[in-house]
Amino acid sequence: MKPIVTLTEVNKTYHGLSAPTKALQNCSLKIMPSTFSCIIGKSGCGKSTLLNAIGGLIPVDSGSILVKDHELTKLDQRELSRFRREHIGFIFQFFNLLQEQTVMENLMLPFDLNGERVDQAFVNEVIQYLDLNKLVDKFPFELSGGEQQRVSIARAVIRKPDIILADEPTGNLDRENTKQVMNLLKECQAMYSQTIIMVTHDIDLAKRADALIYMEDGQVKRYETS
Ligand SMILES: Nc1ncnc2c1ncn2[C@@H]1O[C@H](COP(=O)(O)OP(=O)(O)OP(=O)(O)O)[C@@H](O)[C@H]1O
Repeated sequence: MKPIVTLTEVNKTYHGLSAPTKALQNCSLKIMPSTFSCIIGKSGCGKSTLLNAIGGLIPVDSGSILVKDHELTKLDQRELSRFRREHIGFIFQFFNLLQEQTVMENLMLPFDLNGERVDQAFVNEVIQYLDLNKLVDKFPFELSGGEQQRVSIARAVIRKPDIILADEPTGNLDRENTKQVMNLLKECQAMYSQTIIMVTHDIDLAKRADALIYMEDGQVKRYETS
C-alpha cells in the first residue's frame, strides 16, 4: 500500500519581527492511509507547522509534500484551496467558527460551498455523539470553549474528508468530552477509512493511536507503531 502523506526533506523558516525561526528542518515522514497518527513533542518543536504544511495551509521553503498524489509545493493558491476542500478536514486549537452563523449553519457551510449532498443521517449521528442537540440553533459566541470545540470537530468530520488534521482538538475539553472526541475520531477511521493526524500534548491519548510521531527541533526523531 502507498502512503497517503509523504514529506521529504521539508524546510520551513518563519521570518518574524525578531530572528528567523527554523520550524521544520529536513523533515521527512510517511503516513499510511486509514491510520490514526499522533504528533507529540515539546512546545515550539514544529508540530503545528508540520500539520499546516500537510494541509497545504502554509508554503514551505524547500522539499516535497505529497498528499494523495498531489505535490502541494507545485500547486497555486486556487489549486491548494480546492485540494483542502476536497480532501482535508481541519480541527484547530482556535475553533474558526463563523460567529454570525448558527451552529447548524456552521456545520452545513462546507456542504454549501462544495455543493455536496448532505448525509443527514450521519450529520445527526455526529450531533448526537458530540451532544450538540441543544446547541444547533445557538451562535458560537453563546457557547463555552469546550462546546465551540465540539462544534468545530463535528464540522470537520461530517463531510467525511480523506484526512482529518487535528491540532490539540481536546485541549479545551474535560475528561468525558475528550473520551467522546477520541471515540468519534476512532469511529471515523474505522467506518469511513479516514486518515487521522492529531497533535497532542497528552501522552495517554497519543498511546491510543496506531502511530506515534516524536518531533524535536523541526524533525521527526522517532516513529513508533503500535
Ligand atoms: N507565524 C509565525 N511567525 C514566526 N514564528 C513562528 C510562527 N509560527 C510558529 N513560529 C515559530 O516556529 C516554531 C514552531 O512553531 P509551532 O507552532 O509549529 O510549534 P508547536 O510544536 O506546534 O508548538 P506548541 O506545542 O507550543 O503549539 C516555534 O519556535 C514558533 O515560535
